[in-house]
Amino acid sequence: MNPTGAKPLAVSMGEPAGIGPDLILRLYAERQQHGLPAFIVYGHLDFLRARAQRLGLDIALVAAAPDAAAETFPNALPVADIAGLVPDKPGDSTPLSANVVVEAISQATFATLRGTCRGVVTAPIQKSVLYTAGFRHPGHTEFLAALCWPDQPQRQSVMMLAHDELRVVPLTVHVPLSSVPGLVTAELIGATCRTVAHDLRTRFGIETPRLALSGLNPHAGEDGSMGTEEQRIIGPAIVNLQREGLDVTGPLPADTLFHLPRWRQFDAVIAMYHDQALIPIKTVAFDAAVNITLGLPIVRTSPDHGTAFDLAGTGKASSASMLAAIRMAHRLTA
Ligand SMILES: NC(=O)C1=CN([C@@H]2O[C@H](COP(=O)(O)OP(=O)(O)OC[C@H]3O[C@@H](n4cnc5c(N)ncnc54)[C@H](O)[C@@H]3O)[C@@H](O)[C@H]2O)C=CC1
Ligand SMILES: NCC(=O)COP(=O)(O)O
Repeated sequence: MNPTGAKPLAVSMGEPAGIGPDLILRLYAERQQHGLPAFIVYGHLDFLRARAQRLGLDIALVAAAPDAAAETFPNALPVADIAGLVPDKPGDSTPLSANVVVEAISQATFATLRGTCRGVVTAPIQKSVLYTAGFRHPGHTEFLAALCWPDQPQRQSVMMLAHDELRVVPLTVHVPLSSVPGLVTAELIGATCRTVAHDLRTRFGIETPRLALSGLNPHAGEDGSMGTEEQRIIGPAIVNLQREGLDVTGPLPADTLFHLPRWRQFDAVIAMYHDQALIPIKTVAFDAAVNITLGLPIVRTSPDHGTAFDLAGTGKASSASMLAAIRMAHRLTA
């Protein structure tokens, strides 16, 4: 049940009105079938008990400290209980629960930084609700960087979504589309590609990662007639990275780069903005792709989907991506 030793994975509960808690509880109920490693949930114990009951899951949940979690896991789901107001209302979120949601991520991260847990798996958050409550980070990716490097605000983490040998990285992430062109800089391209190459080497064992960069404009600018970012910024940034010894190709037209035979020629594709990167991977592997944060001193994974309010509390949501996220965190920390 806990094949790699005593340390559990730290799983943050995510948005209580969403499907994250459902998936965690269901996977715990199916832990033997899936051969899951031990994990501890950071969240609200009474809420999780109420959700388990709503879903008809016959499981025990118990308050536990992370260093006792692996021992507890075979018999009861260990929960690092966080005090707060968390009603069991699927699909009906409230900013009043935001403190518990954010604290769950923080405590799971700190337990991992301390070495009490092996890695962090996050269930989805409802970003808009957290913003209403004053959360000032675009998402987990940036929040985790702030937690890991509180004194180095310039340090950046990188979002990667992965499924088997298909991997994609959005260069810019949770920003309005109108601000993307101004954010596509040689500095950001350089830093992102170095982080991706480094983590593919050190965490994924790919000795010489093959990276491809998409263009920003249709047909990668069509020699400057449909936009000039490729010639002015992306192309020169690639040449610089090649001089550093990185295997980087591009800028390539984004519309054909994700044709599977082409995509598979690279260990990761760096696309210029969120949807350019996430649409292809969610189209080919919505059920099984995993969101992995690169550049951190710890491992963090997450399912590729969001809170799916329409499915919360119904038991109908697929647990495949959450299962893949747990397995990926397990593999990366084994
Ligand atoms: N890692 C995270 O914390 C993430 C959070 N989000 C947040 O989730 C919220 C809702 O985002 P949406 O764009 O609506 O995306 P969503 O992924 O929550 O839902 C999109 C569609 O996919 C379906 N779906 C999602 N997960 C499913 C599953 N496991 N099984 C079956 N069907 C599933 C939903 O029912 C819905 O029809 C937003 O606040 C967004 O920011 C989105 C992605 C990741
Ligand atoms: N669209 C991906 C997403 O929203 C996940 O963001 P994060 O919370 O993992 O930073």
